[in-house]
Amino acid sequence: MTSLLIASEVHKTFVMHMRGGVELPVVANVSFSMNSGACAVLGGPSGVGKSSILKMLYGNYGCDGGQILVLHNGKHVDIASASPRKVLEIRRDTIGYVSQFLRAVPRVSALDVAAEPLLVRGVAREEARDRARVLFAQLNLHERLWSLPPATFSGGEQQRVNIARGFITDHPVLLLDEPTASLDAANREVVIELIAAKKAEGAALLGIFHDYDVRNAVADQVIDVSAFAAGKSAA
Ligand SMILES: Nc1ncnc2c1ncn2[C@@H]1O[C@H](COP(=O)(O)OP(=O)(O)OP(=O)(O)O)[C@@H](O)[C@H]1O
Repeated sequence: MTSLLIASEVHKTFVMHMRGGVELPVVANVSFSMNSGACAVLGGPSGVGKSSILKMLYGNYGCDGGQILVLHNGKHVDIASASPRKVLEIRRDTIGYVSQFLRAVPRVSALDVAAEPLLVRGVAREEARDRARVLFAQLNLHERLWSLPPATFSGGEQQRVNIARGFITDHPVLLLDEPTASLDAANREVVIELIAAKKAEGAALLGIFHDYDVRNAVADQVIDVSAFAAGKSAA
């Protein structure tokens, strides 16, 4: 079993600059690894720090301590201390992310939104759009929507565009922030199948799933974030 990402002793404290510098310690000593061919799930109650961990792994939030080593183009790179340019390179080639909400780009069609991560990796436009079409069909996104910008789509339709965008590449590491929150039962099943396919390809996945059925269907390991809760004595 190969570890594609290893978090060790990661800390996060938010500092509320608009509130006189109040400090909000969230997690401390976060340590786990993500293994090839497996899906780990972040568990624990609301507000415990699950999304914050995902955002630190993707480089959206800085870390206040510790290391996040990712196997990137054959070398271990520490995301916690990587330059912004390196973080962008890691996102292009190594770590994919399915956020909870689609960041809709005005006037760009759903097909092009989903195809874009392949374009930036050098895949030809029509080939990238063909792969987006396959995913849209799998995710039951009505064909009349494919050429429209997703800004006016329903929550579930936008989420399916977002899932297609996240699953279209072959990133070895994939982070999933509640990808099934707005989906009906049939489409949740499709996402479970997509996750199983990624695992079979050897990807390492880490997700947040509030839906227990989905979580039970995909999880090889549940990481209880409560174990890393910081600053409880100050509450
Ligand atoms: N950018 C931020 N600035 C200040 N505090 C933040 C920020 N992001 C998160 N927090 C705080 O950090 C704590 C953890 O939030 P986080 O979203 O990581 O929890 P979660 O476990 O994902 O919660 P949920 O299950 O409700 O989505 C919360 O108390 C939240 O208010």
